[in-house]
Amino acid sequence: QGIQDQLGSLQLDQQGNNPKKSYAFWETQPVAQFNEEAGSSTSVADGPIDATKTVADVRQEPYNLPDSFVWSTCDVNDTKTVEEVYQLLTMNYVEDDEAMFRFNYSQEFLQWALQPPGYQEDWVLGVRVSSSGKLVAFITGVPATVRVKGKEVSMVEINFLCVHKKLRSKRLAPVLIKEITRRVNLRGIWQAAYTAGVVLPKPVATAQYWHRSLNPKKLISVGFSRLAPRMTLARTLKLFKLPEEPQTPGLRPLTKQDVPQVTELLREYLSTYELAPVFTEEEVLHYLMPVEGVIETHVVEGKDGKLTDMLSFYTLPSTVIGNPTYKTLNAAFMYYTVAKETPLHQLMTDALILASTGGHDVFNALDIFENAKFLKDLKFGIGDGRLRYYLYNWRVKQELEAAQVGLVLL
Ligand SMILES: CCCCCCCCCCCCCC(=O)SCCNC(=O)CCNC(=O)[C@H](O)C(C)(C)COP(=O)(O)OP(=O)(O)OC[C@H]1O[C@@H](n2cnc3c(N)ncnc32)[C@H](O)[C@@H]1OP(=O)(O)O
Ligand SMILES: CNCCCN(C)c1ncc(F)c(N2CC(C(=O)NCc3cnc4ccccn34)C2)n1
Repeated sequence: QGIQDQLGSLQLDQQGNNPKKSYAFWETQPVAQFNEEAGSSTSVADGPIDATKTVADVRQEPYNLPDSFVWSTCDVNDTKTVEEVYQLLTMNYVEDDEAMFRFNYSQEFLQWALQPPGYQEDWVLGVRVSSSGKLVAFITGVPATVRVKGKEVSMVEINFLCVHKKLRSKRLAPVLIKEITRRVNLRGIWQAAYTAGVVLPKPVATAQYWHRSLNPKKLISVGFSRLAPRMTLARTLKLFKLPEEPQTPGLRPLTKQDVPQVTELLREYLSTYELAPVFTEEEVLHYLMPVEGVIETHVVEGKDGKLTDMLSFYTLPSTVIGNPTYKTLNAAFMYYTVAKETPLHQLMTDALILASTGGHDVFNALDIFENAKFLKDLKFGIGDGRLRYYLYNWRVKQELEAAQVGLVLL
């Protein structure tokens, strides 16, 4: 109860935001602030926050790092480099609040996520110790066209911000953020999209994680789930049991030849969301072609080779911190799904079956898209994590509902 009282006195708002907190760095950035008068933002139209700049206005030299550190762009195609990036993240990236789990993005996943069409190597940005060459911090940007409330904006998606645990709370993160902003600006891009579990100025949307047990025995053993009151393990296994095979006729893995039809299917569906990517065929090919242990995409082929639906999920395991029996939690994360002719519940049940037979222990989904329609029926449980969506240098008058979001960052 003590915690609740403290939180109560913290005056958190409905989305868990704390408008009273000061943000020494973020208050200097072109992002909407918590203390803005409601009036001012409602009158101002959606659009850039900063005055329009040109590449000529951008600082030419890199930002200064503390002594003994140097900038280092990372070529994730280089085996040694992607191994160094993997090691930094697997030991120092996002953990849950109780430090029971830490994301364990694989090297293949990183190579996939960081090399979409149009990627720039100098946006895969590391910080190394000058003497030893040890990689101790990281941040990445990849190009994307994002439509925000009807306006298509050329952006970067920022991700994998990480500072080694031994170098925390030294204000390194703001330097990483300013430097990648500078590098992106030098290429004439002035906006970014990013997500985080933490509250920053100022979410454009707040989504909630939901989890569907696939291997309840293991989830209970690693402390991810608890046996529900008055439930036995046998009853729990029965509750979450799934068929061995998907049920939708014509469901099959995506192939290269499907890309034109899938691009059309996705573009049409994503156009119904206020915040969503605008995918080219090359991007669909990159992001949705199956990669073993990374991304899985299936399509529903109807009559005359017509593709009517698609589903996809990515594999993001977590290290189980300090558990002698289980080292890894195998999680599948819902990616892009279009249920045009197949009922959504049926298509998502097939996604659960594919993830389960593919060795995943849990299937995670946010309450974005139309997901709220199936989460409870398909036995998802609400999670502890919220994911906040942010835009850099783009004001959105009215915070979006999760159901208006059609964008998934990795
Ligand atoms: C046009 C192009 C623009 C491109 C850029 C667009 C913006 C992109 C923004 C980045 C999108 C990233 C998307 C993802 O990858 S989200 C995943 C972030 N990574 C992790 O959570 C991994 C584990 N944690 C760490 O590695 C460190 O704690 C990090 C590196 C997160 C902070 O390091 P550290 O703990 O040593 O702190 P500090 O002393 O250096 O700095 C403290 C300042 O940093 C602000 N802070 C803390 N966490 C975050 C966060 N997740 N996004 C943005 N800002 C954050 C914090 O409010 C404070 O500022 P202020 O409160 O004083 O104002
Ligand atoms: C910028 N990229 C955003 C995506 C990074 N992603 C996947 C992420 N960002 C914040 C979260 F809150 C979160 N959650 C998934 C839910 C979950 O699975 N919670 C239990 C759990 C298992 N393993 C871990 C590892 C770290 C944190 C929680 N963990 C909560 N996911």
